[in-house]
Amino acid sequence: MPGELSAVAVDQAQLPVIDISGMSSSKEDERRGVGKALRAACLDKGFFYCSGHGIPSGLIDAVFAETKAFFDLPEEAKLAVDKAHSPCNRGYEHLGGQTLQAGAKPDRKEGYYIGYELPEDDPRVLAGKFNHGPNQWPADLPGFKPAMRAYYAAMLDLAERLMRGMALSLDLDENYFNGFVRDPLAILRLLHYPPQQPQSDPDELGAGAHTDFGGLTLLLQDDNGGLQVYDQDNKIWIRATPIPGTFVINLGDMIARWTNDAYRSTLHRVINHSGRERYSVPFFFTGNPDFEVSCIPTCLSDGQTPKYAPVKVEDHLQEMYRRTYNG
Ligand SMILES: O=C(O)CCC(=O)C(=O)O
Ligand SMILES: [Fe+2]
Repeated sequence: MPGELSAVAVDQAQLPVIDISGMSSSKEDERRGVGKALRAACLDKGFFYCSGHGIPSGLIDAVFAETKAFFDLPEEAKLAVDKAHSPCNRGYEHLGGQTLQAGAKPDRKEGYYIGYELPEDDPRVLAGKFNHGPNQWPADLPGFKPAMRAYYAAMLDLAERLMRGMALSLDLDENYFNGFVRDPLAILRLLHYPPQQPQSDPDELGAGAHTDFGGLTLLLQDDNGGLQVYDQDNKIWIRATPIPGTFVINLGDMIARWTNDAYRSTLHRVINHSGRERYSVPFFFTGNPDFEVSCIPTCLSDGQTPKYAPVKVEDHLQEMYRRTYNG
């Protein structure tokens, strides 16, 4: 993490918009075309906007409406589904529950974790596997569960398409990442950021500077702005201004390790200076928990050695939860 993380951010249209509709084409050259665009974005900041994703706008609207309805509930109703009641990190997380940036104040956000639904008697749940188990669902919000489940399934499908595109971008077989994509840990997170004063304490952030832990993050943000991406080369923060109809996609630590940092897992943070309530919905595609990520041989040029030791997805994730929840 850079030493001085300035509080100032600039507007720069530096992040590309990539139309990924070609990934659904039966023509290989169209899929390769998407791979080429992904490559350029991943070699740069590892952050891009994604259009042509095929997710219906009605589903996106429903997810935002249910997210807002949940956070508008009285504190008591939210605490009824507190993640403290869940052995697998599902449910409500109160304001200030996580500190993403070491040394900063707790994040000014409240959240809700939803994962793949597994019954109590699934062998993985019985074995106490990290983050595996049933979700909690709020009572009295009948539209919440169906909207979130439909959206979760749509995000899994989009993440799989993107991972195929990532393989093509690295000149690998399109199915190269199948072992990572199979039975993945994937977390849908609903987030609410109350507004912050423009002159607020620079150590108080909506989400402190961090990199994402897994493979890909597929982020839906409302139109209030607030997400900032670190430009390592120029040592400035740039605003990832919302573009209607797109997702912001970014690469997590697993892809950086796989590619020996050729592809970036870039620092980002959130500060909500809009004066309004901000809502966002990241989907963290973390990958198969038992999959071991080690440097892809073709990502090493002659004489180069891997920067990172191989790591099991689950072990990295568990370590990052430990760091950001227990200080
Ligand atoms: O709310 C956002 O826009 C981004 C959230 C984020 O970076 C995260 O939860 O990892
Ligand atoms: Fe993030």
